[in-house]
Amino acid sequence: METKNILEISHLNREFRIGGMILGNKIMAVDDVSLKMPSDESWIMSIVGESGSGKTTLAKMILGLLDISGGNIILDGKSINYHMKHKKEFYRIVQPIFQNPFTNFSMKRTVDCYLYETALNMDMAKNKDDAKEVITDTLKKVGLSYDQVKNKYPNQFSGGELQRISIARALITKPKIIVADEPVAMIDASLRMNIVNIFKNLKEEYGVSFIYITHDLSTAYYVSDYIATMYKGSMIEFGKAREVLENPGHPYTELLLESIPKVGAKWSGKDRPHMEDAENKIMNGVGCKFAKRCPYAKDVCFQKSLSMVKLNESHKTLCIKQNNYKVD
Ligand SMILES: Nc1ncnc2c1ncn2[C@@H]1O[C@H](COP(=O)(O)OP(=O)(O)OP(=O)(O)O)[C@@H](O)[C@H]1O
Repeated sequence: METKNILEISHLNREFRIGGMILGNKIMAVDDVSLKMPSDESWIMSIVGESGSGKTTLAKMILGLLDISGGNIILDGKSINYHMKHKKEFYRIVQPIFQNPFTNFSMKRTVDCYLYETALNMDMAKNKDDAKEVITDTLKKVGLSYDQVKNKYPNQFSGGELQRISIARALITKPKIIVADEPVAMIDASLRMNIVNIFKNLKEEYGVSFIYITHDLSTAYYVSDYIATMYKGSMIEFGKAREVLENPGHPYTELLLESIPKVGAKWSGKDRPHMEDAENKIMNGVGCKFAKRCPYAKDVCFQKSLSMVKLNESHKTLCIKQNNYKVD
């Protein structure tokens, strides 16, 4: 029997044009990304990669916030085009959490207004009393009580608390997947684990799956069931977290792993792999984008188009070294 997938991404592309129509260039922010995530288990899949590798662009397409240039995204068996016409249904499958919780809420409104609005507008409650129950329940899931939140403005909370309220808001529709784009980036390093532990708990207790986009390698490796590495728009490795960590299939993932396990480690300063914008331009799709920096590169890596090499059923990489430099 074929496995059911909650998320299927196939040959997904997103181009951006930078500069003018004549002298400008195209950037392939997401370049032929394919991925399948199962529906019969809940999971946390981290997407890691340096700045500009396409993580946010990918997240926005999954959330329906950005049009796709090519390929498809299928969520719970239906394509993103269908979902864009059935938004209420869509928001019961996927919900976002963003980097800066303070931008989610107006400073002039109390945060509980947002929670009531979501519960009522998304038909998760028939009336205000019902909504209060739903809100109390979701706040409990993130370690907060209704009284802690009632009648309070965003500036009465810390960044960590407000992020927990954002998570509660996302949970109101009982989504199957939460896409969290850099959810701990603005939060004090000492409190980051609290947030990722909430993800872990929501996964284990309530079956919510997470796409966790992060620069914070230490939390990614702590919390992930699966890891995807992005490099210049391509997904260059995907696999079960343990396998990727113990046996990285791509030299770029190896490079990233060298920079952990420092708590709160980021790609910055001299640790950050060098990337010129020019390198990100479309290179006629030929050769490996990492070849110039790769210690194992051979001529063939510059000359041939690559496709994913399977290391096993759940671990694949865009590196032909793993295939003894043979191209299919
Ligand atoms: N609206 C846009 N117009 C033009 N180029 C864009 C746009 N959005 C993203 N890009 C480009 O697409 C590429 C991928 O950007 P994206 O923000 O998805 O990367 P990222 O991995 O999320 O980076 P970061 O970790 O810094 O958020 C980058 O080269 C970026 O400059």
